[in-house]
Amino acid sequence: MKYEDAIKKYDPVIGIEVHVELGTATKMFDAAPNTFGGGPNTNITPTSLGLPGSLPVVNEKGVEYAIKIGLALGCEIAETCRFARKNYFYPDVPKDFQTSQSDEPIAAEGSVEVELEDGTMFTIPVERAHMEEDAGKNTHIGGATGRIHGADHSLVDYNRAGVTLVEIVTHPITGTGERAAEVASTYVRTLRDIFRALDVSEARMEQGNVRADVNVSLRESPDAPLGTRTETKNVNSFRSIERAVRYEIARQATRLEAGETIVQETRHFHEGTGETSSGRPKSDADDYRYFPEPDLVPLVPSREWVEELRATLPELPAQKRRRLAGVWGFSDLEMRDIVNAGLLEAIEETVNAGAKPAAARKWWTGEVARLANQKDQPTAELVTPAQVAALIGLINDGKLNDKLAKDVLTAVADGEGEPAEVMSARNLEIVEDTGALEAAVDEAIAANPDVVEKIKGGKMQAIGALMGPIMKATRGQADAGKAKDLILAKING
Ligand SMILES: Nc1ncnc2c1ncn2[C@@H]1O[C@H](COP(=O)(O)OP(=O)(O)OP(=O)(O)O)[C@@H](O)[C@H]1O
Ligand SMILES: [Mg+2]
Ligand SMILES: [Mg+2]
Repeated sequence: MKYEDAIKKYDPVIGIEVHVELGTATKMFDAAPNTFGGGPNTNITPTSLGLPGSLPVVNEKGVEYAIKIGLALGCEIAETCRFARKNYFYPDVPKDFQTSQSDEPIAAEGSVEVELEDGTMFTIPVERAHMEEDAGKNTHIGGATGRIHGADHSLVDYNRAGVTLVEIVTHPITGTGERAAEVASTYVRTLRDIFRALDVSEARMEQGNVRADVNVSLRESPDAPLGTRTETKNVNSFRSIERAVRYEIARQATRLEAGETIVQETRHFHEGTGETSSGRPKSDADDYRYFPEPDLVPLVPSREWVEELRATLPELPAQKRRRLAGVWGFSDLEMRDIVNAGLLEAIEETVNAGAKPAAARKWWTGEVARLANQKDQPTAELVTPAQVAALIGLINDGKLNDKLAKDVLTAVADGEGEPAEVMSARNLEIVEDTGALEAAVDEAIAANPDVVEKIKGGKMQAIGALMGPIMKATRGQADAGKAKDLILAKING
């Protein structure tokens, strides 16, 4: 069944689990450095490997970051919580269990407001945010790719084992209808922005700092009980999240139409084809034999600490957007365009550097965005907010008009220097020198007697015919208003 038909016939329900790697200096339960990359099995200690005699110690920064995330999502922070062993046998966990939290997470029951590109809002109910450690990385060589069975041999890198993670789990998200895929990706994007605002993670999707497990089920109607879900694991780009949801909706609908049932299982998403494929069956009763981690004492975050952290929470992206819209006087639509283009921070910094909001918006969403598109480079790599503010300053001082400013901007983006330097070096400044302007006007008048006659006869539009040669002679640097005044003064004596 095609996606378009599936989404008309069935009501999709989604559930998202987001794993975020925290930017702590060391791992969650040991002193190994928490850094990306490095040679295989170099960022490890006996505790990362769970060697006999090693003991875990909770990373205080990790707890602080988890509390901040919980608070930012409007969760209750537990008065007391515990770590648990999630037991499973796979070579990515050297201890045969992952230290996680089960029925006593540090944060529970919050929500996240998500705004789609067209302004439609959804409230995503958050069930929990809990602390855990990441697993290591397996690479299966030879045989069927991605399968441990059939591979000739497997390699394991424990650098990531023990890395500080927080997992945020939503309740089943209903009522999204045909917007399900967009809601899923926008929710993860919103979380990414929150992590960055909180400064708890670099939150780089492409480095796997943020990964989403995407659960999808279908039901006949919004009143029907929830259908059986599949869980597509470790999807790590916004676009892939959308594609995975759409694919699953179409795939599940096809099965249901054929009278088949949905198997509750994990699935893998394939970038190349946009398809998901079956992983392993996984029932809700899957027995991880959770039990309290005996090597760690219960964690009791003091209320003073929690309130201290609450008081230092930065302004979150959604609040900031609302506040700036008010201060700048932009419409909802203008604000959304700015946010969707990822230009909010740049414009804010440009305004902080002295530019008027309207001018900052005009240059970033206009010429800078055009150049970025042309060069296929992010706007942030082309010019800095300070440079755009300087450019706007030169326009306000009457040294540049818009056309000249565009030339200056292009040169700045090409790395030729700061706006004022480029303007002087390329001699782009508006001709202030009335002598040069006058000479150009005289020349144009002398060369076009017929036009002059028309102007004398009252045909003011004819002035335009003189502006071309004047602009040419001054290389576009003439102030058009001044040139016109001069022409009239000379002709009418
Ligand atoms: N019928 C359903 N349709 C869609 N989503 C569902 C459905 N039932 C549960 N979910 C969602 O699936 C997710 C389950 O995540 P959770 O972490 O609780 O369990 P899990 O996936 O079994 O465990 P693990 O952390 O080991 O992957 C939640 O976001 C939940 O809201
Ligand atoms: Mg989970
Ligand atoms: Mg899961």
